[in-house]
Amino acid sequence: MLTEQDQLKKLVGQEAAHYIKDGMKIGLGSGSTVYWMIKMLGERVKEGLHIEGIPSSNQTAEWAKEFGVPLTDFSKVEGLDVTIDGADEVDGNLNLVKGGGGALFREKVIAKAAKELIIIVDESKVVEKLGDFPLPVEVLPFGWEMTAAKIKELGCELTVRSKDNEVYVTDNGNYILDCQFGKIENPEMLDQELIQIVGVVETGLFTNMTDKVIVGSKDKVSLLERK
Ligand SMILES: O=C(CO)[C@H](O)[C@H](O)COP(=O)(O)O
Repeated sequence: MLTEQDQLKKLVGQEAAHYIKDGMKIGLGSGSTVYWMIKMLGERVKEGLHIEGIPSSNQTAEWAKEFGVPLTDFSKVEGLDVTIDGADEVDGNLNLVKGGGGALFREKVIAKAAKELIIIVDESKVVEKLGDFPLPVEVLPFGWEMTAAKIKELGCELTVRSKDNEVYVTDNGNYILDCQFGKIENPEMLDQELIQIVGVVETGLFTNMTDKVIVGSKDKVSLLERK
């Protein structure tokens, strides 16, 4: 039985799959909303759609295999036509917080590699200002305590992400620091400050990258577009 939020995720995930055209190379994001998009893409592939996807996580790769979506990698393609991904927060300028599922590094790679970035969310993710959701920052394990101390100097509280009482390790073998900055007034500047700290691999701030956001709410699906 799907929750109301999951039903909205399903709705936008299925809707997004219809943006894909024959012959496209697609960046496949991560998370429970993307799951529905991949499932629907699998159905379209069975009906004759020819596409190839690059997954942003091991979980996404597994779903793609399960639903019959062909996969490729960056040694075989030069770029992507479109990337479709979820988000944890979206602001009015279509800046994002991502990484709730820990896949932010590969998600940023596939977002940057694509001609178009489409984000799929339920309405609870749309906010005026980013920052209620703690910002995930992927860091190298070596000396992560030093990296964390430098990040704290930027004005946040942080925790090392854990899972089943162990430190959570990303698909890239790194750690995630969940950083509570409060409302983020200037996401672009914070992203730049964070990325300059030695040991930071990537941040969950995706600024000036999103072209479209498909938002699912109770009575409709709406489209936000880059101004
Ligand atoms: O950034 C992500 C994973 O790193 C996801 O896109 C984000 O967490 C949204 O997930 P969901 O669709 O399950 O709510």
